[in-house]
Amino acid sequence: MMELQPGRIVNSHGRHYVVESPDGTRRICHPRGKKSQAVVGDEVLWLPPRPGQGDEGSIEKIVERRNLFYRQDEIRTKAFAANIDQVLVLLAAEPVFSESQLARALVAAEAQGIPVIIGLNKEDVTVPFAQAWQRLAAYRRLLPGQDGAAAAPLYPVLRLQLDAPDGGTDFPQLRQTLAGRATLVLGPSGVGKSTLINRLIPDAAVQTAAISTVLNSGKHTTTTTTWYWLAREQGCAVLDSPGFQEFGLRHIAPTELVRCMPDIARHATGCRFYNCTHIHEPGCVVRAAVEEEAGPDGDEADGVPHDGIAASRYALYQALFAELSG
Ligand SMILES: Nc1nc2c(ncn2[C@@H]2O[C@H](COP(=O)(O)OP(=O)(O)OP(=O)(O)O)[C@@H](O)[C@H]2O)c(=O)[nH]1
Ligand SMILES: [Zn+2]
Repeated sequence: MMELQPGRIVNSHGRHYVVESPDGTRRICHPRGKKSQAVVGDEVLWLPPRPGQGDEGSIEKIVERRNLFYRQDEIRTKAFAANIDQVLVLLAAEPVFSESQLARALVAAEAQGIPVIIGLNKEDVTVPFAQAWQRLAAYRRLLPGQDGAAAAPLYPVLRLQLDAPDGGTDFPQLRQTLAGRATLVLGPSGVGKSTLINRLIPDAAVQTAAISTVLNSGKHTTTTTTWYWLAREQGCAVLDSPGFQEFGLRHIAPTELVRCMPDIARHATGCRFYNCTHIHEPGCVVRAAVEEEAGPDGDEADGVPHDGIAASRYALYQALFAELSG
């Protein structure tokens, strides 16, 4: 009897999975049976091939996941990765990002309890950068701490210049956040994802080369997520993910949405009706907290915590609630 071996899925292509053993060796495996529901980041138990059966193994079992970061439209579920510690949403001064796509990615992460950091790249393109920074005001602003905690921004937003020698103003902070964690990098095309990966992992090409040759005849394209080690001994990994056009949230119930928008959720406890949807009900504390105007910035720079709900965030809530109810 051959023994089940532990491993982790670090890349995939169709029904071919690259499984890495604890000693770092990598091997192509196929899932047992018809279904192939393993995703990058999964811990698996696999069997080596029987003598004379080639050199590809078979995945026998997927270990229970800590989390699964995915999007879902009407038709299909697209998994980005499993068992991650955090998501880095990378945006840039150019191309101009969609706040709706950003908000959706954040909701999907919150739904799985996965912490998020936002990176804003291309600090050197100053005017568009300033505009993008302003568009992120609702994400940067300090919220008063709850239960005695210190005030903190809704999400950390880091200023980056990934093609510069020092990586930009907050690059040291990014490095710190990455340490010891598995971070999924998510972002639209052209924001600098490859620049980041190549900067962090000079041997990125080497880590994927042997595998890509087998998987897709030598050409490494980001059609699925790839797991890269920054420091294997410290458990520090960065996962490069494929770009996406639309971030579907069909897996989230409309009533679950508020829980996934923490700046809104913090107000959603005192409404008159226990099952308030915060859309039209009288006595809704959420709607009462929405700011009429843009309001004071209250970002981390001025150090003033600011509790109201940004009008743009409530508008996103309304739009998503309607979409998920439809
Ligand atoms: N001005 C400026 N350009 C940058 C910076 N970082 C990356 N770029 C440029 O932005 C462009 C896109 O960078 P990539 O790293 O290829 O972006 P990507 O997100 O991997 O994009 P795809 O390959 O399309 O998925 C390249 O021309 C980079 O040289 C930066 O800090 N400032
Ligand atoms: Zn309400």
